[in-house]
Amino acid sequence: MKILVTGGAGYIGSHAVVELHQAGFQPIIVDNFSNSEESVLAGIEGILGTAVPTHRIDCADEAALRQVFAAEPDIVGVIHFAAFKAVGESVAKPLAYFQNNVGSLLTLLKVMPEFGVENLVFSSSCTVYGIPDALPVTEATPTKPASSPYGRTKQMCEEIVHDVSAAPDNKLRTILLRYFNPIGAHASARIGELPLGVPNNLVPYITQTAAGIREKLTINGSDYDTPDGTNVRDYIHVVDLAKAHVVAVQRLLDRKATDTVETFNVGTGHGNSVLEVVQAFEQASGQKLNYSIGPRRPGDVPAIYADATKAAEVLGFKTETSLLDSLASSWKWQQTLADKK
Ligand SMILES: NC(=O)c1ccc[n+]([C@@H]2O[C@H](COP(=O)([O-])OP(=O)(O)OC[C@H]3O[C@@H](n4cnc5c(N)ncnc54)[C@H](O)[C@@H]3O)[C@@H](O)[C@H]2O)c1
Ligand SMILES: O=c1ccn([C@@H]2O[C@H](COP(=O)(O)OP(=O)(O)O[C@H]3O[C@H](CO)[C@H](O)[C@H](O)[C@H]3O)[C@@H](O)[C@H]2O)c(=O)[nH]1
Repeated sequence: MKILVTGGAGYIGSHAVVELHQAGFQPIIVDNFSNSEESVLAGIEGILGTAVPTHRIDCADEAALRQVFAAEPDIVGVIHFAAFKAVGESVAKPLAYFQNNVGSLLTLLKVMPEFGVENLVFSSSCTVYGIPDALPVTEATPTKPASSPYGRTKQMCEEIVHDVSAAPDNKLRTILLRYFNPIGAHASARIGELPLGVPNNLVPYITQTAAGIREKLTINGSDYDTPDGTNVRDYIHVVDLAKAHVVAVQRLLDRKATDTVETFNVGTGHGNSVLEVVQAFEQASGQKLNYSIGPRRPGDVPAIYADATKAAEVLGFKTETSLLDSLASSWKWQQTLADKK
């Protein structure tokens, strides 16, 4: 069964493509390579032993997307990863974020019914919760104003899906997956995260520091109201996250969804502080990390982690990889990247 994977050459999408294939689906990648490299396709092929059909188009290009659906008959569902994701960049280039993130979803929602495709899994984010009043956050926790245009695109996309699904002639069924913080790489170290330039995210910054590419990690504040003063996040291994997509697609295809739109947190259910991540990395890699404490980063949520009960009870989804193993896979991937250079 064919599943269209927009953004399938990206960090999370590439791991989802692998898991989908290994679960017996035929993933079809759509990507414009705006934030990924062609080498990812070789990595996927290396793992699967076969190439995955790939269409190099912009998902917001209606005519091009239509051609993909026409060229790939019998697509039964779509997983929509394609989006811009850099929080800071979204402040500098809000229009580009609304155009790409909202625009690509709108195009998809327009074209899917033309080809009778009714099943959608959408990449949302825990950023929709803003700064929550209580932890952990459940799917019923009210969303708060987003701290960036990026976050707002995710909130808007969720609302668009709800509105489209409420139309009288609607046939669309959607699972909104709210990811917490994906980290790590495939065990084969053939695919992983490929940050362009200086990484914004914690774990690639850590691995690049340990590899000598960056001089030191600056921890963004240690005066938060958290156990050790540093921010708390829910770090989920990217392969675990990828597997959640397989389960979600299967649920839609089995017609088990109880609502036209279902929402799930996808996290481990545990919060770890930045300092805990640094210490776990040192343990997992055997490397001492050069770091210092710096000022707070504007817009950072002090602490957030998932209540993962709904995904466990309804989807039967549970994460399998520990923080230590996740960080070990990040380190292995970083070393593979260094070997390639
Ligand atoms: N990585 C995270 O921390 C995180 C957390 C929560 C949610 N998400 C969401 O998950 C999704 C995937 O994130 P990721 O980390 O894999 O990002 P990524 O940038 O690695 O992957 C996105 C992929 O989509 C492609 N793309 C972007 N716009 C496109 C377009 N208009 N047409 C075709 N291809 C396009 C990019 O080239 C890239 O390969 C995104 O929607 C992101 O917002 C990510
Ligand atoms: O050099 C760094 C980088 C990060 N951090 C800290 O590490 C934690 C994690 O930061 P990330 O940037 O890796 O992750 P965020 O939680 O800030 O944001 C990520 O997860 C969000 C959802 O929680 C959004 O989806 C967003 O797109 C994605 O970048 C934060 O406390 C951050 O301040 C540092 O201390 N130093």
